[in-house]
Amino acid sequence: MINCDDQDVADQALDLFAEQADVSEENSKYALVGPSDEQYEQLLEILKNRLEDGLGECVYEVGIGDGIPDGLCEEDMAASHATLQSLAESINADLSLLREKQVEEGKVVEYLVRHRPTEEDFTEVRVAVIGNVDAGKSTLLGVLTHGELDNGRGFARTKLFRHKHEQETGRTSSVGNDILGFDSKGGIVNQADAHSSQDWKKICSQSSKVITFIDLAGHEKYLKTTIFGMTGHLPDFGMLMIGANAGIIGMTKEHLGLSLALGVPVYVVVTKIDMCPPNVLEETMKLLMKILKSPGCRKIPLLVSNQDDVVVSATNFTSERICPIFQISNVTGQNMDLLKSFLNLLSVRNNYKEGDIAEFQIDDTYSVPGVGTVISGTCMRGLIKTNDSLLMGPDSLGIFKHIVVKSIHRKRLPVKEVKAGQSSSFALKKIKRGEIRKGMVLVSPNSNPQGIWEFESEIRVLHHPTTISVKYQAMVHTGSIRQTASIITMSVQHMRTGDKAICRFRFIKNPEYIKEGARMVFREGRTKAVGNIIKVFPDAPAPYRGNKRDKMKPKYNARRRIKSLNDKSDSESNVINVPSTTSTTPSVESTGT
Ligand SMILES: Nc1nc2c(ncn2[C@@H]2O[C@H](COP(=O)(O)OP(=O)(O)OP(=O)(O)O)[C@@H](O)[C@H]2O)c(=O)[nH]1
Repeated sequence: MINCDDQDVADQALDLFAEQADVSEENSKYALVGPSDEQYEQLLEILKNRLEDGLGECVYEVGIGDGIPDGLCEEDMAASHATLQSLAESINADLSLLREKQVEEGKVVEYLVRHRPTEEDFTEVRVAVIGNVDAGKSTLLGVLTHGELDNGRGFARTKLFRHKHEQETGRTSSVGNDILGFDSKGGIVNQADAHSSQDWKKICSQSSKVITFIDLAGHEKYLKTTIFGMTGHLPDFGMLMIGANAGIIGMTKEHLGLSLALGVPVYVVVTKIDMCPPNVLEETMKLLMKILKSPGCRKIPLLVSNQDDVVVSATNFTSERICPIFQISNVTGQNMDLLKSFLNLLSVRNNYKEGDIAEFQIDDTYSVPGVGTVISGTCMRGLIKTNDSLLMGPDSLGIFKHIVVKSIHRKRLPVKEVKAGQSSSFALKKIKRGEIRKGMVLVSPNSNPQGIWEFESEIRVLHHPTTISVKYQAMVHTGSIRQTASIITMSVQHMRTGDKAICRFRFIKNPEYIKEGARMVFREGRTKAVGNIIKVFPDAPAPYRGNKRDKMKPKYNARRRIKSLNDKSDSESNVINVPSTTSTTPSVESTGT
């Protein structure tokens, strides 16, 4: 039934219903007003598919479509709402109003349709919290996840610190996690109490979506840990925090450059606007816009100041180009609702594809009394279930060992399976903690994994005080791997800040499970280079570590290896040429890093 004051529009709609084939009726702005049984079923099918594509949620616009002017009158809007509500209800989902717009023909309304939480399953979005020391990172997380405002003297952050020295100095030193749960209606599930493991269980079981904040240290001293957090914890997004009064100082540009290099989309939160004079805030914003738009960043900054901006920025944020900016106060709570609403709408970037081979990256190990060895990490691909038999490795000899997953926990909640893009911990059967190393992986037995000693990467030097040449050693970070590697060949003689080259690396201690296409950071002290792994060499020899008296076997000799590789590349084509085309690794020098 179309009950509309505007007879023309109603007639148009009826004509449309009469003319068009069944399927196209879902595109009519009247589709939800009074659907027949058949149309209802089709609408239901469409909604189901959209929820499946959106991993349990989608934004549904009511009052648009079919080429006639947008907008529905009050009555039609109410009827559409009732239909959408009933459709959602029938597939165990809820509606929440995102925004409404007045247009000539009436109203256009956007709803978030989201599945209700099911036992053991929730969508997880990982956000790495970066920015200079004292920007208010831990404080904001305290405010968001515990629901209490700060007092400006470090009250909110005390709920997050894990170490005694952190409590004393107020400085984050380790990679910390906290969670913020949203229910199917977009409401926050977290309560204002300390988060024991019981609370995490409660939050996860009541949430349709859980935001995991990876709180990274802002001080330069802890840069290694921060890089590990960015590479190893597979963040979907980066939240770059800037203190309004301090401005873009210290590690701010460094962290921004790191997220650009690793391809993690970033949004900016400018804090402390309660205590910042307007002219200082203006200066900070001007500089921030300039840096974001600079050729090194090539971002489109978008200052979020109302609900409209929130929906636009969140629904378009999967692209690395857009950079939403929030101005908030942890003390007065100003604009906190906009930030929460944005977080509610963030969607997962790394998602599961059916049929993918299982791959899990280990980033920590524990010995739990009564349980045994427990590993934590992130499922990079595929699906892992309890009692699955997988290969774990490589060990120092490049060997992968069979293991069985005894139980799985996601955010301290026992579950039966874990999918790509989700972090979790596994209790393993019959394995000692000492046999496991951070950076090892669990993979499906039919994937034939190999431990790699040597790989080639196209890298760009972000900073180096002098020059980098063959035999230079530094720490390679890729995924949860951190190991010193040495450059054994280079496509150029020397590299300075800003230079690009193809380098062949060799791990010093252990072979690693690495794959072509992975991003990497190469650093030592203030020296930093970023790049992409373009080739792995599974046949490169392992160093000889046998019995010293066994003189028959040839020893691995680094000097001889470098020489043979250099001779080989000389005889083949002199030097490997670096492609002159643009690299995927962005330049950060122009941001001043
Ligand atoms: N007035 C005011 N003070 C704030 C605000 N946000 C944080 N603070 C204060 O700023 C100080 C530093 O905040 P932290 O959260 O410890 O900063 P951080 O970025 O986590 O620092 P690291 O953990 O060392 O990296 C604390 O004393 C907070 O109370 C704000 O919005 N307004």
